[in-house]
Amino acid sequence: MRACSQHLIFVDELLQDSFVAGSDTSSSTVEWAITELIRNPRILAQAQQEIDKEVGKNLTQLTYLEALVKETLRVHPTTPLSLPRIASENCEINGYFIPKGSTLLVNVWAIARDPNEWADPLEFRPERFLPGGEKPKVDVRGNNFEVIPFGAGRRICAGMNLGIRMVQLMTATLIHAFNWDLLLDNRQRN
Ligand code: HEM
Repeated sequence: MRACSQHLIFVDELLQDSFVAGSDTSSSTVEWAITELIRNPRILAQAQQEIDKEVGKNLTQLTYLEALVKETLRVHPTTPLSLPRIASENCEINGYFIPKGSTLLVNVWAIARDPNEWADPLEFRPERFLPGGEKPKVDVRGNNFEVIPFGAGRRICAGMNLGIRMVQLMTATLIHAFNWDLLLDNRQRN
């Protein structure tokens, strides 16, 4: 009986963690994707064109949409300082001594805007992830350290695949069904 109730508490906490970690992160990424599309009508038109052509087929064929979601996660990571982690032992990173027990924050926001890694890092430009762009083979799944919106390593986001799929699906639905525009003529970057 005791093991059973402990198990239930564990499942309850896991579900609660998953809802907290899984809902605001995904929805705020979609909000940013739509914000950038409103500011960049050319990119919106291109993404709509692709969905019009491919709709009804597999989402994996929507390469421009995929690049658009990657770019949104690069410029607007939902957890800019990732999640706090604690050093389990003394270590040294790039000449800095990190004592055991220190709380560590990884600034994924700054990493993804590093001008040594990204051309015009503040520009919203999905093409950088396409063939012919500067980072055609870079993904956001913890394999390329210059953009790690889901973290990396053993404690990488547990809901990453679901999160990416949800953001792609919601963004595609919103731009397939509606045109988006600013009320005032306030397109800063066009
Ligand atoms: C766009 C969507 C999402 C983003 C950007 C995101 C981002 C992150 C980040 C940065 C971490 C910390 C990783 C690290 O410390 O290295 C994390 C952890 C986590 N995420 Fe997500 N997440 C998203 C969606 C989700 C979803 C949909 C779920 C579950 C349904 C989820 C569940 C979790 C859990 C349980 C952890 C803790 C993993 C651990 O400590 O082992 N996330 N997420």
